[in-house]
Amino acid sequence: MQNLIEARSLFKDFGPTRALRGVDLAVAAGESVAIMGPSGSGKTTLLHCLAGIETPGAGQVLFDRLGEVVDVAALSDRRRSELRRTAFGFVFQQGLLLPELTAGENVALPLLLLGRPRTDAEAEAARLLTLLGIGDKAGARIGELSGGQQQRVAIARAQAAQPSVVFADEPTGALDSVTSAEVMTALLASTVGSGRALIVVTHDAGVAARCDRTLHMADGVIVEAPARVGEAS
Ligand SMILES: Nc1ncnc2c1ncn2[C@@H]1O[C@H](COP(=O)(O)OP(=O)(O)OP(=O)(O)O)[C@@H](O)[C@H]1O
Repeated sequence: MQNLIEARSLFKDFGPTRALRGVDLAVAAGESVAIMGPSGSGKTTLLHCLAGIETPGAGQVLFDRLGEVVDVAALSDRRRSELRRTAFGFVFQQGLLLPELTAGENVALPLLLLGRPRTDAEAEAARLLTLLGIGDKAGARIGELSGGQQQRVAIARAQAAQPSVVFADEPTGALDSVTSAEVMTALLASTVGSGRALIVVTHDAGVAARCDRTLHMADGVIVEAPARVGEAS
C-alpha cells in the first residue's frame, strides 16, 4: 500500500443519524492533513473511525503497519486497542492529562503500560518534554502549567510509543492565537518532522493552513469546497 492509512467508503450511523455517508481518504507517512467543516458534519466521527475508537457500519480503514496492511475496522476489540496503544497517538482539545501526576509521569505512563522499565520510561519522558521546550516542567503537576504547556505535555505523551499516526481533535481549541501557533509548530515538528502522519480536526483556518492539505466535510462526506455558513450542518 502506498499510503500509511486509507479510509474506503466509510459509513457510520448513530441510531437514525447518518454521521458518515461514504468517506474516502488517504494519508501518506510524513503528511499532515486538516479536516474542517461545520459542527455536526462528521469530523470527529471520521477521526474516531480512522483511529479505531469507533467502528464504522460499513467500509474499510486500511493501515500499513510496518508493511502489513490491516483493516482497523475489522479487528477484534482487543487487537484494535493494542493498535491504538502502539501505533497511534492522540491529542485532544483538553489534553486529558492526569492532574494528580506530574508532566513527566503523564508522558511516561503509556510506556509503563507497554511494559517499559520505569527508569527507561522516565528518561524517554524527559527527552520528549525537552524536545517540546518544557524539559524544566517535568516535575510540575498539570494544574501548575499554562494551557499551552499542558498541550505540549499532551503532544509529548502522544509521541511516547513512537506512533505512525497522530490524531488530534481541536488540539489548539482552548488556546489564544499566539499560543495556538506555537503549539501547532511543536505538534508538526514532533509528528511529520519525524516521518509520522498527522490528522487534525479543527475549526481554526490558521491551524489548517499549517498542514499540507485540508479536507472539507459537509453532512457526512468530503466535499470539494468548504461549506458556506448556514449550509449543511
Ligand atoms: N455517540 C453519538 N451518539 C449519537 N449521535 C452521535 C454520536 N457521535 C456523533 N453523533 C452525531 O453524528 C453527527 C456527526 O457528529 P461529529 O461529532 O462527528 O461532528 P463534528 O463535525 O465533529 O462536529 P463538531 O465540530 O461540533 O465537533 C452529529 O449529528 C452528531 O450529533
